[in-house]
Amino acid sequence: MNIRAVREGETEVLVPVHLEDVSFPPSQAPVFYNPAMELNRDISVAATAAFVKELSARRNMALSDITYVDALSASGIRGLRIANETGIHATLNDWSEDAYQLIRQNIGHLGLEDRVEATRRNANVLLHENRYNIVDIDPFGTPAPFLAAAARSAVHLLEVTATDTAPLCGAHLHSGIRKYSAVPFNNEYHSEMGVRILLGKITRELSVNDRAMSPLLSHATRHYVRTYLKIDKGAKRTDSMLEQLGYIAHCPSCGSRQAFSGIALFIPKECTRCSSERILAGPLWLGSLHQPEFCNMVLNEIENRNLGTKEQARKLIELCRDELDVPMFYDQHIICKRIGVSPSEIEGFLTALRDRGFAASRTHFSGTSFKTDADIGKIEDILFSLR
Ligand SMILES: C[S@@+](CC[C@H](N)C(=O)[O-])C[C@H]1O[C@@H](n2cnc3c(N)ncnc32)[C@H](O)[C@@H]1O
Repeated sequence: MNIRAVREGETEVLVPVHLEDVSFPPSQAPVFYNPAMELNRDISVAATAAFVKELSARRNMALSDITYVDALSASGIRGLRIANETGIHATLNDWSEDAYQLIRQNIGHLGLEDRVEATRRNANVLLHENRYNIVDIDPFGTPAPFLAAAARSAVHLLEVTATDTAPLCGAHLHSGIRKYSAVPFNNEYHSEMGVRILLGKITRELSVNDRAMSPLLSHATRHYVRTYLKIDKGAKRTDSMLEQLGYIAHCPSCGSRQAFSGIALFIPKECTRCSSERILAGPLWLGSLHQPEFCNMVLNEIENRNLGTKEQARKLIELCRDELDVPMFYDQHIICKRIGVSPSEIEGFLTALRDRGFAASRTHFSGTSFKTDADIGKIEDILFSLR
């Protein structure tokens, strides 16, 4: 395998040489490496650094005693960066012989032998046999086959990427149902649907082990979803986490939506606004997606680090921090098209919502989307009034 050195953040990593043919996908290389995921990795470094600083202070632990596993490492670039740029202990695992050899070479290249180890195991076996303070799952496509083992293994933090956005968002409905044991639907807020279907699945995997999660940060960016979940244990915490699972009833005719949380449910199919038949999605996560204090800690890390995607990362995390934390976002353009008015400039429109006493924010999901506690009827009234 031909290799070359690339630099991301503060870390130089050896990766396979990419063929000149740009149609050659990273997943077809002898060892996977995708330069387009630098933003994801930059945010991972900042989020993990923020988390471990707080964990080491709270538990009086040395950073090098905090254990992290990159269970699906490929070249190891993600775990190598986390070990090198945060100071924690890392296990880099991949079942491919080529990947394992490249990881070993990379550990030597960076001189990290004292606190980074390479393993060549089936990720599920490794996770079932070991506990780690932090578990990171960054697979090809769906993380679903690894979630049961990851939910047992992660003691304090679980980090998950999913790149199978079509099944998650309901564009490939049956695949989504098979992978996530839930029914997504593909509509104007499909990216948030994907985040919440993934979190719903993780919630159910954790609850089997009497473990609970609270999302610290979750984002849907381009073709993937990434989430950082604080893990706690105990039956009571798990029960209250499960109360945040539920369903969304969506009316395709008038655009109204209603969330139903809890386990015992009766969901009327008829839309309360226009009497059309509603579509149901779920079970999915209805709780918060971010903790603003954690987002501030991540922003602080981004500010103080040498990151290739600093500006993009800052903008994304600020939007997450400031996002009204309720399901689901609205898309102004889609509503305007349905009711036949021209869209307004987004900040002016948000001010109009706030002036009428509603909470409102932009979202990280798209430039035309917003979140509010106003219902669709009130939103339409405001859009008509701005004509
Ligand atoms: C998408 S790549 C990982 C990318 C990497 N985390 C990064 O940031 O560049 C997925 C890797 O998982 C490995 N893999 C897939 N299934 C596995 C399993 N069951 N156990 C261990 N490794 C596995 C593949 O060999 C591949 O290298």
